[in-house]
Amino acid sequence: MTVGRFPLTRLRRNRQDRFTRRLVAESSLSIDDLIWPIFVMEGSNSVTDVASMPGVQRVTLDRLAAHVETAAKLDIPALALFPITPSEVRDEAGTEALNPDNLMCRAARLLKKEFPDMGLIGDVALDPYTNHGHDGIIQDGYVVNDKSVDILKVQATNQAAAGIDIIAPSDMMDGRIEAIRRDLDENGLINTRIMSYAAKYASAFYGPFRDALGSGGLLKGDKKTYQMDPANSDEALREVETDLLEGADMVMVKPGMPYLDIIRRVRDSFSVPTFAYQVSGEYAMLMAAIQNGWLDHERAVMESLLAFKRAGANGILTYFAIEAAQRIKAQ
Ligand SMILES: NCc1[nH]cc(CCC(=O)O)c1CC(=O)O
Ligand SMILES: [Mg+2]
Repeated sequence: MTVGRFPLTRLRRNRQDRFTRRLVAESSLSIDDLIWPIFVMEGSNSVTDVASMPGVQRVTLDRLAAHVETAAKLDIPALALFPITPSEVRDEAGTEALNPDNLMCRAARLLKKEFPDMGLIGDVALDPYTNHGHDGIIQDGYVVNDKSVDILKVQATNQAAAGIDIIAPSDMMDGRIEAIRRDLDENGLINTRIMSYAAKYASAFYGPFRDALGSGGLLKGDKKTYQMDPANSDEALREVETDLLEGADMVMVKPGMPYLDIIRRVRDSFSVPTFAYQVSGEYAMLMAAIQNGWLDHERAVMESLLAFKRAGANGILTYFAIEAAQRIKAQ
């Protein structure tokens, strides 16, 4: 790269007005980049706030269509669905995950019918269904891999059969992508896509999400024996590579903002569709500062999202999806 010398070169020339800044911008955020995570709960005619995520709500199925209508009108391409399972339905083995009529599957059927063009992403992991809050099943105090995978693949196929377009395994068991791919294929679901949460870290930033699900208080210990160590970066590339070899169509890095370096490495190394999850704790952190008047709402949110694009993400799962789409549209 050739860098001119001052005063022949003045890098500020290209920054002096809006039209030039627009012409030289290296990345941009569009509505096409947004995935909106939503929380669905049992019951009827009810919408509740998630205390640690101001502006985020849980909705009952009968309110879901109205909730999603906003996203559909803004032409947001896809939703990520998260079911809230009442504690009396949770058990040691996460049995409800295998119920083809569980909340997730009912939500998927309803949404596919009401909004056939909206992409539906289904999280696959056992934590919404276990009474210990872990993503797999536990034997002798350890989340066992292969037996968990045997359950997860059925959970995934049930979701796909109910109308989920993109299976998103967030459990971090080894080998689950291949097991899920084969199970989907054996059931004729060859076009169901898999967006693997390939590099998912054992992070403090999932706290508010676990509040939203009601799994926070249940969780015994931590998820460090399956989710990645925040110290590691080379390992993320191995995780992504294995998932791609096992048939993942798209990969995800999670959390987002503290892991922009991982997004960049994944994108540069594999050139595959790469997504970032701006997780609940990132949302909570920004909203807390915004509500205190310490950060400018619009600028802080839009900058945080653009940063993902600059880092190489093709799209972003974000609780800000609706407001970001509204702001993009208003530009
Ligand atoms: N496997 C479940 C799952 N799927 C998405 C999130 C977190 C999302 C967020 O914090 O917004 C989690 C929590 C966890 O792994 O404990
Ligand atoms: Mg893996």
